[in-house]
Amino acid sequence: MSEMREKIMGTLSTIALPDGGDLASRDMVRALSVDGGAVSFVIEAPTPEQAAGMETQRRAAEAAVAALDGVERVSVILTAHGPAKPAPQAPNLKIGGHPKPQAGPLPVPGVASVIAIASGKGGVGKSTLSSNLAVALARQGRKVGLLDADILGPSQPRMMGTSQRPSSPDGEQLVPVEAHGVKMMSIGLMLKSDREAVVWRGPMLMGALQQMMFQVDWAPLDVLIIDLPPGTGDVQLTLAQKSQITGAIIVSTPQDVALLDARKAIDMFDKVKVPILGLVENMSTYVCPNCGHEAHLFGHGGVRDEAAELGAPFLGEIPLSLEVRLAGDSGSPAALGDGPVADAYAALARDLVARGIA
Ligand SMILES: Nc1ncnc2c1ncn2[C@@H]1O[C@H](COP(=O)(O)OP(=O)(O)OP(=O)(O)O)[C@@H](O)[C@H]1O
Repeated sequence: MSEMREKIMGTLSTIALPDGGDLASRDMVRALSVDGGAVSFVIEAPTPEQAAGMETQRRAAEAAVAALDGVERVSVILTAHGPAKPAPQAPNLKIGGHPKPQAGPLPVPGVASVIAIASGKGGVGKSTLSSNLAVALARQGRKVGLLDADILGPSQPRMMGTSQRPSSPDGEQLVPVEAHGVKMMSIGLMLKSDREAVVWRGPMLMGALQQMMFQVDWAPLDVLIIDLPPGTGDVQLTLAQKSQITGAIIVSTPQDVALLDARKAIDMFDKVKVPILGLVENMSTYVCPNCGHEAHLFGHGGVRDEAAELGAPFLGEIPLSLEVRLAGDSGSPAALGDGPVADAYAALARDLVARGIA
């Protein structure tokens, strides 16, 4: 642990909790990030009820860390790990159904920027990038939302490690679930179990997507990340027609076949006038954890070349790493940790913030 991190954890061990122990000894500090003089972390209480009563401790932690030598900015997010007690009123909002007529693309209220994560081909890592980028941005103090628009194959509940059902106290708006400092919504959270399949026709899907954009209390957010299904189908078109999208990030692996499909996705976004914010190469270099040998299982550099050819920014590369898959499967994205993989996601997030996109 770096000297600064030790100092911060030492300081947090002086913040006592009303029911005994302190923030450090009760293991409530998550996603501690030290980036120059900027420090951010999440205080994760066991339940939403406990989190609601801990604003005093959050403020005290913020002030104590801000007083440390070398610290210029501090951002502390309060969140909860466990399920809430059943909401006083059960959610009675019916998700799905025909989309409501709407004149043109609308802004999502209270959301500064909407970024769609897309690819032409399935399985290249859209959902993994979406969850990790969301967490990396939250670690940098941004207010982040994550919308799982892969309605037929929702994977964000597993990747973000939550199955909490969103509540709708007024029966009109859904309250998004919070995980790792990110507000989240997925059709997967509305299903009775993760084995239940969504069997809906097109209009029902489009209606559900429209509801998840506009009938969820997202505000206030700096950025809403949308994890799209693969391909160039109805969901992508509905999204472009109904909501004002800041832009799309295209994910691809470096193989020719994935790049071919990525080009189709780029072409589709061009047609619907959604700007391409840039391309990301996923599953790039593989570094053997035993001997350090670097291998390029799917090739290397293809996405960078493609971006140059298209005149689109190349946003960076994410290594092929067992840690990424295991972290995704365990519901705790790799970007929450330390090391080269978390650094790669942090660099991507920093770049988007620096360019005023997120
Ligand atoms: N950089 C990486 N290193 C190792 N494994 C990865 C990486 N990125 C993604 N994966 C793994 O590859 C699999 C597919 O990733 P993911 O579900 O994110 O792809 P997707 O494009 O969203 O898929 P779909 O098209 O089904 O929506 C997952 O098991 C994930 O853990």
